[in-house]
Amino acid sequence: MNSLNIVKIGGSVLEEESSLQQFLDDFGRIEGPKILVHGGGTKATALSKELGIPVRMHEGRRITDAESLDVAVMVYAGLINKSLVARLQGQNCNAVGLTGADLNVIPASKRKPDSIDFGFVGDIETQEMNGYFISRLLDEGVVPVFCAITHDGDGQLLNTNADTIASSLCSLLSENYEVRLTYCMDVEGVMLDKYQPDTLFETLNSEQFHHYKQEGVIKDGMIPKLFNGFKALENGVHKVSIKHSKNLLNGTETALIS
Ligand SMILES: Nc1ncnc2c1ncn2[C@@H]1O[C@H](COP(=O)(O)OP(=O)(O)O)[C@@H](O)[C@H]1O
Ligand SMILES: CC(=O)N[C@@H](CCC(=O)OP(=O)(O)O)C(=O)O
Repeated sequence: MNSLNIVKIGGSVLEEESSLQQFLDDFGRIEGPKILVHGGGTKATALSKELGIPVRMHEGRRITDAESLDVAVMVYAGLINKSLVARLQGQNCNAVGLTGADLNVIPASKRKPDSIDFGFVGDIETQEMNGYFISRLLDEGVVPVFCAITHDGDGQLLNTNADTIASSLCSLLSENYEVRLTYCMDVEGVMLDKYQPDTLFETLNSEQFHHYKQEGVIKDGMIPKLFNGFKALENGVHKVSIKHSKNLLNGTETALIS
């Protein structure tokens, strides 16, 4: 089986020019088929505030009303996605920028209101996804760049956490590839104390995740990242790592284990 690298880059790194440049240089050095998935939550939050649109998050996920969805589409599918594609093209990496609506790769369903109504947030069923065109693009040496936007198949765009997009693409493509998923962000990995890199967990299993979440040690955006990372492992993804973007090509990381 061919190997495939799927790398997700978070909003905080996208906002810091020197970190982003180093990340793109390193990403360009990865050989073989690869996919980039990006977030952009930091920029969407900043723009919403500038426009006077209230920002509401719950456990690292954005409560997305109609105005917040417009901001999300403009920021993720527009500014960030197209800038990343242009920069990758600038380093001879033949990238194509996609939402989940393009080629119908990622249909999603609007999350049903429960104790919280998340609004225009999309949940993905891997069985509904379409990997055919992505495999064709990868075979041609093209590098797909996915943003955090999906659609409901009925004309409505939806906001889906970028960690979920990355994990779902990994699960889908693990039928045909040996997939490695790397979540890159602005801290070294999962830590007992997020301000102390020497408290890094070199490995983390799902029981530890639930325990430390309960204890309040693992919180905010780390929750969807780990939830999705363990889901990818369960779905046959070969390796899942969480690391600082500067360590993309080396082994300082938290590796998820089953
Ligand atoms: N136990 C933990 N170890 C490390 N980071 C943690 C932990 N708990 C919460 N976090 C937070 O999770 C953040 C990473 O998640 P997130 O903000 O979603 O990143 P990104 O948007 O870059 O993907 C870190 O910046 C950190 O503030
Ligand atoms: C539903 C939901 O939470 N969507 C995310 C999508 C962007 C994202 O995931 O960005 P980061 O990776 O930078 O956090 C949001 O709007 O914040």
